Amino acid sequence: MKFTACDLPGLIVIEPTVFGDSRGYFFEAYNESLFHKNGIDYKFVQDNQSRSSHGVIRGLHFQLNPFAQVKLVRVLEGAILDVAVDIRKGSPTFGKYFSVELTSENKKQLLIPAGFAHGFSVLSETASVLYKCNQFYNKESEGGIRFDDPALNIDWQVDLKQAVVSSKDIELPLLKDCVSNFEF
Ligand SMILES: Cc1cn([C@H]2C[C@H](O)[C@@H](COP(=O)(O)OP(=O)(O)O[C@H]3O[C@@H](C)C(=O)[C@@H](O)[C@H]3O)O2)c(=O)[nH]c1=O
Repeated sequence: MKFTACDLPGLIVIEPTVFGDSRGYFFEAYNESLFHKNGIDYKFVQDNQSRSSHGVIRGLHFQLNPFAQVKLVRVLEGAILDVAVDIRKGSPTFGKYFSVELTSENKKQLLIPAGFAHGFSVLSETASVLYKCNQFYNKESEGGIRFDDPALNIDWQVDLKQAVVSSKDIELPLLKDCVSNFEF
C-alpha cells in the first residue's frame, strides 16, 4: 500500500497493493495498522455509498464542529474526479483545491481531513462511490460551497452546462459568503 502526501497538507492519496490471478484480483482497501503507521488514525464510524450518472456533480460539502468529518473516498464502479478544497481559516493554502481521478481501475483512495470541502464529478457513464467517515451525519452541521464558485475555479472535467446538480447544491453560497461560519 502506497501513501502519498499531496500539495495541500493533510490530503493523502492511497494506492493499494493488488494481487491478480486467474480468478481476478484481491486487495486490502483498509488496514487499520498500515493506516495508523502512516498517520491516519481515525475511528471511522459511518460508510456512505452513492451511485451517479455521467455529468453529475455532488458538492462541495462539509460538516462543521462538533460533527466535522474526515472522509476516505474510493470508487467501486466507474470513474470520478474527486475534489477537496482547503477551507481551513489561516491555512497558507486556503481556497486552493486538489483533484484526483479515482476509478475502479486505479483503485486509488483520497483521505480528506476535516477542514476541507469535498465534491466529485462523474467522468464515466455511471459511478458508485464509497466513503468512510469518522463522524456521523448531522443535518444541522452541514455546510456547502457552490461547485462553480469563480474564486475556486475548479476544472471538473465535465461540461458544466450539462452538469446534473441537486437543488440543494445549486443554492449553496460562494466561499466568500460563508467563510465566517467555519469551525473545524
Ligand atoms: C450525507 C448523508 C445524507 N443523508 C441523506 C440526506 C438526504 O435526504 C439524502 C441525500 O443527501 P445529499 O443530497 O446531501 O447527498 P450527497 O449530495 O451525495 O452528499 C454527499 O456529498 C459528498 C460530496 C460528500 O462529501 C458527503 O459528505 C455528502 O455531503 O441522504 C443521510 O441520511 N446520511 C448522510 O450521511
